[in-house]
Amino acid sequence: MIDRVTIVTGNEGKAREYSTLLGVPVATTTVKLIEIQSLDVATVVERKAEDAYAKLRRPVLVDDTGLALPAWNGLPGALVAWFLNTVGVQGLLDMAAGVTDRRAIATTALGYADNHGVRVVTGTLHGTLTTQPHGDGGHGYDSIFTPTGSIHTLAQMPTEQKNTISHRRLAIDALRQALGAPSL
Ligand SMILES: O=P(O)(O)OP(=O)(O)OP(=O)(O)OC[C@H]1O[C@@H](n2cnc3c(O)ncnc32)[C@H](O)[C@@H]1O
Repeated sequence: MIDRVTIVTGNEGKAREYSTLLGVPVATTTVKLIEIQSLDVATVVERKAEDAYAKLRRPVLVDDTGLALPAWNGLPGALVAWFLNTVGVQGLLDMAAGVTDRRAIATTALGYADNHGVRVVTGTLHGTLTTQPHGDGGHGYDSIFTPTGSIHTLAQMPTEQKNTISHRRLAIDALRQALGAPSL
């Protein structure tokens, strides 16, 4: 198991979340990484992790999160941040207004790189896209994503509840397993 790791993010909240869930101290850096064009977050993360280790030469964790709509053959996928930063959740809902297949798949990919190479794991949460935003918790697309089996969007759930079922949580569990750490 790792004893400390550097996370490439400008987001200190994300770093704290990873530190808690991985149970190791984390440092952050905002080094600029190669981000290839792909809808698939695992593909993006693999290249990011290789690049991060080449630049930092110490154990490093990178992540990427995407939202794929089967009705749109996987769009926006890893490009979801572009959608949210330009047209926002309402713009995304407006574009999807005529879409009857409302299935959506949220995936977090984590790439861990050290002197043994790169490991990529993913966590996936299936759900549906709402027709209107609901809830004011969470961030990103949480207000328009209802996990399968729930009547609430991720933004309507207490943070602790989201964190027990989220795609990020599942990805972290998979990483702990890949690194030989006990499950949380
Ligand atoms: O600075 P970095 O670490 O790159 O952070 P980021 O927020 O730009 O990059 P992410 O890959 O974590 O997220 C991509 C997009 O998905 C959104 N997102 C990430 N995790 C989410 C979650 O758990 N629920 C809803 N939206 C999420 C987020 O708001 C971004 O628009």
